[in-house]
Amino acid sequence: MSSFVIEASGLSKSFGQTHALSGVDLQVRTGEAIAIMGASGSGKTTLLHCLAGITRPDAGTVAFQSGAGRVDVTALGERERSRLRREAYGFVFQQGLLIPELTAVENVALALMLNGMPRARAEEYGRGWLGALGLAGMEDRRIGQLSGGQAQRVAIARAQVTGASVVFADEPTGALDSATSAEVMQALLDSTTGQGRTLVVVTHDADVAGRCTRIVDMRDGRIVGERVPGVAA
Ligand SMILES: Nc1ncnc2c1ncn2[C@@H]1O[C@H](COP(=O)(O)OP(=O)(O)OP(=O)(O)O)[C@@H](O)[C@H]1O
Repeated sequence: MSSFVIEASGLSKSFGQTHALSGVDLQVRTGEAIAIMGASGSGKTTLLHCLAGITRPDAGTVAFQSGAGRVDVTALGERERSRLRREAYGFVFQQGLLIPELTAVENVALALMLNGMPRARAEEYGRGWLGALGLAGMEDRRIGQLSGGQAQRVAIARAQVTGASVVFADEPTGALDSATSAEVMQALLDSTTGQGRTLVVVTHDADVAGRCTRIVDMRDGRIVGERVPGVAA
């Protein structure tokens, strides 16, 4: 069996005249934390969205490998991709995508309820995850009553409570100061690669990337290099 959880080959994507991705190949290994870096506009978010089945590439394929077999994500319809994202993937974005009117635990439980779990059980699970991420005692606060770092931990809990095998994060620490950013990144790593799961993170932050197991560098829609943090190129 392949040790890759996601295999992308020949990905291209254009928006009008802009070639956001031009022939990208990337294999994401099970259990690794991979950072995607590059200048603004180099195609990082487009690549993340193609890998995660949010955006369909114009050319190329993305395959997802799990215990249930290999799925060609690019061949799936919108409905099936949406189901795959809900059941197998978790997402952490800069703005957290949290619902401000709901409490921390309600935000986390919602991800489970969307997959059919009854509310009481979903909230019990949610409380467990929030506790594990250092938010015990804050479960019943609304998102607006939390600091930026605390809210991002709620987003991390929400991304993972469903047992996602891959978590995709786009600038997850972009709005945080450097100390909080380091803490949030550590929480993200502990709860993903620390448990044998996989993390794909887009970041401008060298400290965030430096905590990953591998960094890929993008320029003009292509992968132009690959590094292991701490090892000179
Ligand atoms: N929905 C869209 N419509 C039109 N152009 C887009 C769209 N999404 C991305 N682009 C363009 O594609 C290119 C790559 O964008 P992308 O967001 O992937 O880059 P990025 O490396 O993530 O940038 P940043 O670091 O600024 O977020 C850019 O030129 C961008 O303007």
